[in-house]
Amino acid sequence: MYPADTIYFYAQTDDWSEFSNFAPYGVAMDDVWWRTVEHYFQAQKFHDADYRERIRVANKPKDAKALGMTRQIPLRDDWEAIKDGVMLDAVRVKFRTHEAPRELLLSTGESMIVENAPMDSYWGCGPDGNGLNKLGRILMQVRDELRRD
Ligand SMILES: Nc1nc(O)c(N)c(N[C@@H]2O[C@H](COP(=O)(O)O)[C@@H](O)[C@H]2O)n1
Repeated sequence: MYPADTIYFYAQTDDWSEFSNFAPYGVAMDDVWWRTVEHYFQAQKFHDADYRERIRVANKPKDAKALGMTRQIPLRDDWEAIKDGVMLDAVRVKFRTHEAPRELLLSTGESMIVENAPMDSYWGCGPDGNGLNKLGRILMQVRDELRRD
């Protein structure tokens, strides 16, 4: 489905791991520091400020993600409508803040970038490769924006 020169990323032990939201590149958003994009993204699901802070101080991105997966704290009503924008904003800040992932992203030319997430057909390509790959698309959009700067 994807061209031969497609760049796949996912685990922190694999090539191109800098593109993952789990990579250790923090972002300043809403006047505070978030250890990773994943911390910020997961926290934005909730109106509950105490719970958002609990996610913000989570040790690892996998802990932030686990906290964000709970449905015991209500999700904000508009989450489905705003989540793509939340992700785009945070990914933009990450690549504008940190030179190493920015240079790596710019080095990818026009290659397709795909989050090779086997269980995620929204942000990644999913188990059959036919997922929406929204995170890969956002990365390619940010790459275009950085080139235009
Ligand atoms: N490393 C990693 N592990 C997973 O299990 C994943 N699903 C992902 N993908 C990332 O998960 C975030 C989306 O979470 P929601 O399902 O919307 O809560 C997003 O950062 C994906 O890139 N990565």
